[in-house]
Amino acid sequence: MLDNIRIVLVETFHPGNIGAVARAMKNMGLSQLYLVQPRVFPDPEATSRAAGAKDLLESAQVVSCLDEAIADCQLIVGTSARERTFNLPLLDLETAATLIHQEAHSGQIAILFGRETMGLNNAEMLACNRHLYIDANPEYPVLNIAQAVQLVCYELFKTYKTPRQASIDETPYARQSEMVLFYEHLEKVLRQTQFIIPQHEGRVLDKIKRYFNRSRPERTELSILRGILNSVEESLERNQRPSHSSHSNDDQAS
Ligand SMILES: C[S@@+](CC[C@H](N)C(=O)[O-])C[C@H]1O[C@@H](n2cnc3c(N)ncnc32)[C@H](O)[C@@H]1O
Repeated sequence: MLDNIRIVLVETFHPGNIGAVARAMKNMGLSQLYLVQPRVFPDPEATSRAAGAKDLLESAQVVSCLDEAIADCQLIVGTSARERTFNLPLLDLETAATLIHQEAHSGQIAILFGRETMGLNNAEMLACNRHLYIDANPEYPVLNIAQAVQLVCYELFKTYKTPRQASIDETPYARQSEMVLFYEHLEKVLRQTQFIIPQHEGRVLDKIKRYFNRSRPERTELSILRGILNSVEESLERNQRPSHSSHSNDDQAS
């Protein structure tokens, strides 16, 4: 189950932090490390801070964008010390570990950690289904990234060893790559119907994404939504085609 959980570090600045994250993960039995555009990697500082977890650094997946790291995931949890900024369902450590435990039996889960300086940006949090906030001193709740990873992995390890809730969720939720295709399709149709017009784009697409990421459609529900979009497109096409009957009326008139 822990093998289906990946830790994703986005644009980590200090290689020493990457090493410390690898060590924190291995201590708690996690092994899937994804690095989105790390500033420097590999690096001797990362290797030295990883200590006995060098194997995790060697097997780490280095990718060029966040989408690559999460495409096959069904649950994406963004971590941030900014407690109320993102308008996503907020989880504490215990609740997050229980949810992840329930789903990791049947699908891939990603937990995202942001840059040391500015965390995850709005677009990255928009790709998430849930926001995990580690409860801390409200006057200074910002943990070092490796310490944040340590706490999350510890909670996952504890839940794995003694599950608080026996029920396993095997709902086939849509994967991130399927959601991306759906958003592209939806945007295309909303432009065709002129629900979105270039002069007044507003933030409707972001709001729609947040809504769907929050509600997490199942794969079958997503294919119904895609079917609805296809039918709208077909109907638009039919209405744009010159109709057959008006031709024959013209013929009769002449
Ligand atoms: C040093 S913090 C980044 C702080 C950044 N100034 C910000 O405002 O988000 C690096 C990362 O550690 C994680 N982190 C730190 N404290 C956290 C907390 N209390 N709850 C959840 N994640 C936290 C987040 O992933 C964060 O992006």
